[in-house]
Amino acid sequence: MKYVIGIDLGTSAVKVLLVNQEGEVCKEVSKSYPLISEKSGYSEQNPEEWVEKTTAGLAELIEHLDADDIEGISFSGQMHGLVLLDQEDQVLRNAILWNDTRTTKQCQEIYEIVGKQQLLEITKNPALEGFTLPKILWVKEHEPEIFERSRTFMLPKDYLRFRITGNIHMEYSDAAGTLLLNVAKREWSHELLNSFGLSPELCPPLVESHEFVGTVKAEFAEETGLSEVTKVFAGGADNACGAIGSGVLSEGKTLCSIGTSGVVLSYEERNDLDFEGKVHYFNHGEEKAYYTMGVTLAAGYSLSWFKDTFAKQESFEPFLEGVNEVPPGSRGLLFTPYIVGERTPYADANIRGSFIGIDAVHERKHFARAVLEGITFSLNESLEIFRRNGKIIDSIISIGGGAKNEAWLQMQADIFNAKIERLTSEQGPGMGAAMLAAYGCGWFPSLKECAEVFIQTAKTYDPIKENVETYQKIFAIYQQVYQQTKMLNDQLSELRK
Ligand SMILES: Nc1ncnc2c1ncn2[C@@H]1O[C@H](COP(=O)(O)OP(=O)(O)O)[C@@H](O)[C@H]1O
Ligand SMILES: O=C(CO)[C@@H](O)[C@H](O)COP(=O)(O)O
Repeated sequence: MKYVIGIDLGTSAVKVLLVNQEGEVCKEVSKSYPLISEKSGYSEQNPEEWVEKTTAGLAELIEHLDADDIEGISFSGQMHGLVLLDQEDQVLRNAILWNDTRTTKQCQEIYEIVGKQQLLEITKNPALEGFTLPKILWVKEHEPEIFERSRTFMLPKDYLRFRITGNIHMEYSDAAGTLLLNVAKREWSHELLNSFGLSPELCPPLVESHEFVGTVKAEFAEETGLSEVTKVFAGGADNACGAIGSGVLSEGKTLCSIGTSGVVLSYEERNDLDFEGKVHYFNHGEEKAYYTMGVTLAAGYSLSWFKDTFAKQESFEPFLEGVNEVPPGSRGLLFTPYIVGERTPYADANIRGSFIGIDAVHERKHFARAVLEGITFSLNESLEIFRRNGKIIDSIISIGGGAKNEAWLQMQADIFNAKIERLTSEQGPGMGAAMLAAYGCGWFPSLKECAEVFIQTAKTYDPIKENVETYQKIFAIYQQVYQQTKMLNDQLSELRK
């Protein structure tokens, strides 16, 4: 039997999947690593941790296999994180991650220098704290000696791939989240690079997600047990790979992914639609395709924060056991998941979360249900934007850690008022990476044909009319919380420092 490996370099862990030619996940290994947060709003990781944990994960994954049976490897990666390399390709500082919000000032500067309209025309996206360009500008301003020594910037999974192959590349789906790519023309924007005094040499050569970019270096092969002839393919941004791994490869398909962040994503054939920057508009991992997406910054993270703060020793299953006993609406308790700020629809790094309506009757299970509902309401705001723009969304594929819980899947059906599909593997991004390797190896003539073999629906959840009606009323209240708590949070922000 021949295999491919999908490496999903996530925010909380790297997950490596061994997939056979029928698309079955034969083995998976996960290795976690910490976030480094020196101050409120800061979020960094040491790139060496990614390399070490991936090395250990791969060694464990293939320990009883013949390495020659592994034909290809590809990647899915947390987006936007800035890795800076010097002239000798050494990492200059910790990576600044997608959920780091220190760059509000740099985002304002981007608008002052190029204007919002021009930025949208070139990159199709607004200036958001999480994107890579503001992080480069932050380093330029606050760490000029590091900026001066920077010769190349990379994104997390591109750096990991560089350590495996020795070759430097970036692919379109991740480059789209840097705010330096002309998304429709699929080239680095020299106009933007010039405007910010950045050398074009900082930007790696661009490749397609399924493109062959090298083989495994001798040193890495020795450490992991991989073969030096195994082919390596570029890979994609985690959300592009999540879409591939869920079969979101044609117009009309919609995905909800609840990982650390949460996204609602829709396939786009065209690159000339105008969402006025209200949702992200990126290159897909499939050639010449695109997707639009709304992002909840702390989706799964809100739940893991809540669990770790109040019941660290419990795992998710027992922790969430009581939520089904609580009626929709959590008996008047409402949560907003803005615990690290928000992106869609409120691009606001300063807003923070709230529990509204705490009553003496509420027990822990009410709080747990309210957290799940609040995360899902936030994702529903992105769906509303799509629906207001004329998209018909009556069926959604749900993946990520959030698709592991039955009660949450039913809640998604009721709040989104759409049929929810759970797949046999909820590992969308890792599966998408494996599919890019399978397609790159020539196992299938297209990603769509690969999806027909690799992806199966395990269960569907239909909206329950009564719950839909209840949630519509509560959602209208939820939508008022942002405006009504914005000023309070601005006043409290000083105390967070
Ligand atoms: N059994 C579970 N039930 C509900 N939610 C879960 C469960 N396990 C994990 N999660 C949620 O999924 C999130 C992690 O999802 P994952 O897709 O693994 O994240 P990432 O790729 O960002 O590292 C956690 O933060 C948690 O909120
Ligand atoms: O910033 C974004 C997308 O714009 C995030 O989706 C990151 O790509 C990280 O995702 P997860 O670790 O939550 O999967």
